[in-house]
Amino acid sequence: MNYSLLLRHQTLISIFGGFLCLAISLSFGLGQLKTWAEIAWLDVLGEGSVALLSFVWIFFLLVSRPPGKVTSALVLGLCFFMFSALLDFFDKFEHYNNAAAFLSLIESIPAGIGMFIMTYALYQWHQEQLTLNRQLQRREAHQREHQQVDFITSLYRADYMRDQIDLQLRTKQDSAFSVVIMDIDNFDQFNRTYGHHDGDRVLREVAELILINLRKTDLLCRYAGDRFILLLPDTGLDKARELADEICQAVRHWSFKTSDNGDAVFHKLTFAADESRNNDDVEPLINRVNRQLDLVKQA
Ligand SMILES: Nc1nc2c(ncn2[C@@H]2O[C@H](COP(=O)(O)OP(=O)(O)OP(=O)(O)O)[C@@H](O)[C@H]2O)c(=O)[nH]1
Repeated sequence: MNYSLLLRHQTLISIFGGFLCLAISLSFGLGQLKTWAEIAWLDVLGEGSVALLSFVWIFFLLVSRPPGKVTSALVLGLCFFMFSALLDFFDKFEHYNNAAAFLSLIESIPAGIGMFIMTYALYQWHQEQLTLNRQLQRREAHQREHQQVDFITSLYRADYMRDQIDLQLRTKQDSAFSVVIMDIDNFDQFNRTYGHHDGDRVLREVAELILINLRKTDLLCRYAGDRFILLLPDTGLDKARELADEICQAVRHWSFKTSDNGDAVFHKLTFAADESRNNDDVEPLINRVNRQLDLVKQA
């Protein structure tokens, strides 16, 4: 959860506060309090939970989503819904005279309006998700596991790749795929010269460069430290090497500007690749590629 987002939602928080104050003042301003014995506590529990949960939903929305049309519509819809829930909840504590009886009549109308707004918001959310999915292509395949995302590069970590390779081995037995592991040369030296902060930036920017050069169906994950792992479905070894070479060229020509004085530093990647074999398994396949990479690096 990102609590700093609350500072960016001041208008929505004011609207929420407005609905809350209006519900309290209408309910308690127009009625008379019931005696303790007159209160139906089971209803209080049921309707209080609905009101409380609408607060919780609004809170989660505000600390999870940046400002924008979808967030506003979701929060506004929930505010209307909460307004009905509060009127319903508060009237368990109040008697209304005839002049205020309209409150009971209209209390369900805001919920209906809220549902309409939320339906619109959910449709927009769906559209937004389609756009985000397009951005996630090459970072994500078949499955979403946000706990497995590496926070420096925003790529999935090695365990996610293991699952995806396993899936390929189980479901695509008749078509070979390739696995490539890439390593940044002399990254330790870079870290020591320019610091870990710039090192993190290099990892992030190299990840972006690799992504740009991948096809839609490929998947990139962070393997460990300065190693990246690529899954290239329906791709033989020659094609995989060709693709990896193109990525290395792209990285070689990219100049990283250091934070302290803007010096240009160029980076080189080393890679190894292998393709899946009959009756292959995840760990042996990854180990083969890692061993090859170590040999290339030693050479
Ligand atoms: N900035 C930063 N550095 C990291 C991170 N993870 C690992 N490293 C560093 O990556 C470096 C990896 O060092 P090595 O495995 O010796 O790799 P290298 O210096 O590239 O050596 P060669 O692979 O032989 O070229 C170490 O300095 C680690 O501290 C990270 O998340 N951020």
